[in-house]
Amino acid sequence: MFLEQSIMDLKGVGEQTIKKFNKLGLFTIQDLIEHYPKEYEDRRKITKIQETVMDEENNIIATVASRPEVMKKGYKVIVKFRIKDDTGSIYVVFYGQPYMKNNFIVGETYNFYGKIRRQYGCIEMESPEYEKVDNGITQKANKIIPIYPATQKLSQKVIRQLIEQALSLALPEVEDVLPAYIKELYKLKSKSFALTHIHFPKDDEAFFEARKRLVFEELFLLQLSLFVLKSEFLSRSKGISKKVPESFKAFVEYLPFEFTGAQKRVMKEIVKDLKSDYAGNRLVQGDVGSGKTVIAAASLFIVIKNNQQGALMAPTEVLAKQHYEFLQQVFEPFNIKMALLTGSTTAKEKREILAKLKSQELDLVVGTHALIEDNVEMPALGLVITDEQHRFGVRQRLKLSEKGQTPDVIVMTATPIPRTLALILYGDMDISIIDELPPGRQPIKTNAVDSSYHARIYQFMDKHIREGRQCYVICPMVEENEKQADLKSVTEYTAYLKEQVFPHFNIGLLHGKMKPKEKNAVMEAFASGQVHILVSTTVVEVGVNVPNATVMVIENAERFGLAQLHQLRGRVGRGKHQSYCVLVSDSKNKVTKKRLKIMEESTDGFVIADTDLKLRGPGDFFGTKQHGLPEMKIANLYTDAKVLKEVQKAAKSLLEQDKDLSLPEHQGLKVKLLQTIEGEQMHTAL
Ligand SMILES: Nc1ncnc2c1ncn2[C@@H]1O[C@H](COP(=O)(O)OP(=O)(O)OP(=O)(O)O)[C@@H](O)[C@H]1O
Repeated sequence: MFLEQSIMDLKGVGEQTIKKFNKLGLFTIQDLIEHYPKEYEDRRKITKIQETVMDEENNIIATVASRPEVMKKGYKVIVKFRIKDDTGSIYVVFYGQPYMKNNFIVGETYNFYGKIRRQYGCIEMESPEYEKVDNGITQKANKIIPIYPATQKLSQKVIRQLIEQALSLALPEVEDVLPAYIKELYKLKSKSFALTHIHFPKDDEAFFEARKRLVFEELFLLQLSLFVLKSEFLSRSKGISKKVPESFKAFVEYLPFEFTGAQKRVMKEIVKDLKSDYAGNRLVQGDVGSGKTVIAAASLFIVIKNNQQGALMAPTEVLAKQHYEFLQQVFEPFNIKMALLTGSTTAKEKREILAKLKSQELDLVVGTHALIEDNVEMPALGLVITDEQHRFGVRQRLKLSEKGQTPDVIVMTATPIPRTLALILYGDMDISIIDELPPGRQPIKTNAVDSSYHARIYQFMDKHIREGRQCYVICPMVEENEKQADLKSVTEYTAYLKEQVFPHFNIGLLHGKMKPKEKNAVMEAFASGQVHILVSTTVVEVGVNVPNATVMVIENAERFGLAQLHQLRGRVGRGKHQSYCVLVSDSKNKVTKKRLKIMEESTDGFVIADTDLKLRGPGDFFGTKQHGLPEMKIANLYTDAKVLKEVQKAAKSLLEQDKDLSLPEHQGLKVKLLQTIEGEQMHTAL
């Protein structure tokens, strides 16, 4: 299949280029043709020189009116010449590219596209894209030009050319998986039309039609897979009913605090599930620090005292360990036998734990992905709780609930997913919301400042540490693709803080490239108060609970999404002390400033999500994998809500008609659906 061949098989692709494409996650021809533009430049309108707009991109057709000259401007070499049309003339300037001198011929006509600025009284177009006009024809003028997600080193031109080449070769092979009757009913274009015009739209209408078709297909596959998976859940839904044990009262009394009203309500909802003889399937949503862990503990307690086993699965080792320690503490007097099972557990310990889980000597296991391995057998598994579910795929969760006796499933998340969307994505789950923080919490005071405030920030941290508190300093570095440069900067910054600013305090460093053991050791030292300042990348983002930490400094705050900032900030303000968050950013960008202002004004996850959506659109808010929603190639789960409704209807009626997708017209769809369910995309869905 040509579509599955490597990008390497296209003309003009060398080793270096292929590496750059791979960095973007593009490997095959199929990947390439599904690498959709992130925006377009409309070059259909040619502007006369007299009507050009200052400080904006302008698209003009003009004749070279003076010989290009190489000059020096300060220490820069520039090439400068005049161009004119029938309304006036301006200068074109190229910086640091002396060879440009030879690329233009006086008297010839070119299409220039670039920003126009006023410089020392002259009007200039700076380093424009250009193209010679031959007999009035150009490649780009009069067209809508796609702009692709790219890396710094990969030019738009290269991507554009390769996609054009790939499309022309691959289109005959592209399969249209949507059945003809659906296309007719919802007035959808063919797949090859859609692919052609999403990359190179002929006009506005073609673009809208193309997009509609691709959005429909993407959402349709998502919805179908959710329905199919849900029916897998539902078909196994007969469970074993549990009773609330008498010792539950003693357990609640033993807790170091009283449940909040919201926690009580959510507990009631869970108890109802546990009592029922259907296996519950519940999403517990609660803002950062709202107290989800104790809900997990109480639910596990009930199940275990019904002589069943429980499993609690966390996304990282640090969190698994933290939960384990919390549970050890609150279960202490109740004779509950538990174990921690993570990637760091030694082979010998692991063998023992597995044997004891199988023989039911252990009541409870807390762990990471290690829990879903096939060799983990829990014959009496009655409750599975996953924390921050989005890091686990649906398949992974299913695998866990296949162990034991149709266990109840509880998923915990801090992601603020608007209710309408949650109903679509989690339609099979009941939803409980913890909408109240534990008493005595003072709202975190947040300030956005620029880096000239560093000296003051350090003083502020110093004061708090002297009062017995602890601080976080967060440096931006994306966990999955931590760049060497970022790593260097966070290590150097830590060294600087250690040597120059806080020689009298203990400073710990935490980043994604460290071994789990090292991470655990640093976290433990921080949790026990030995380490005063924890410099960290976003690895600390989810779930870490050190109530004594009261100051959170986030460097280069503009590089984080608001949801992420909210999660990070949630690491402080978890105890009785007043907490502070300082967002440091030198960005002058207006939208960035407004976004940071939202953080100053609100500490409510839903409000932040909502305002950010209005300001930037959902793409940015849920931009990173970590935030729960399935990653879409083209559809936008907010703005395409209307299509989502159509899609739901279509998917439902299709499954009613052909539950197993066995009709011949559904075969293409079935194959694609299985890929979707197995694939990366579904791993973030649900
Ligand atoms: N009802 C309560 N009263 C007082 N303190 C509570 C109560 N419930 C939980 N806490 C405490 O609040 C802190 C935060 O709780 P927890 O770690 O469960 O939050 P969370 O909901 O998991 O937050 P995150 O999503 O940020 O990880 C913990 O120190 C916990 O012991």
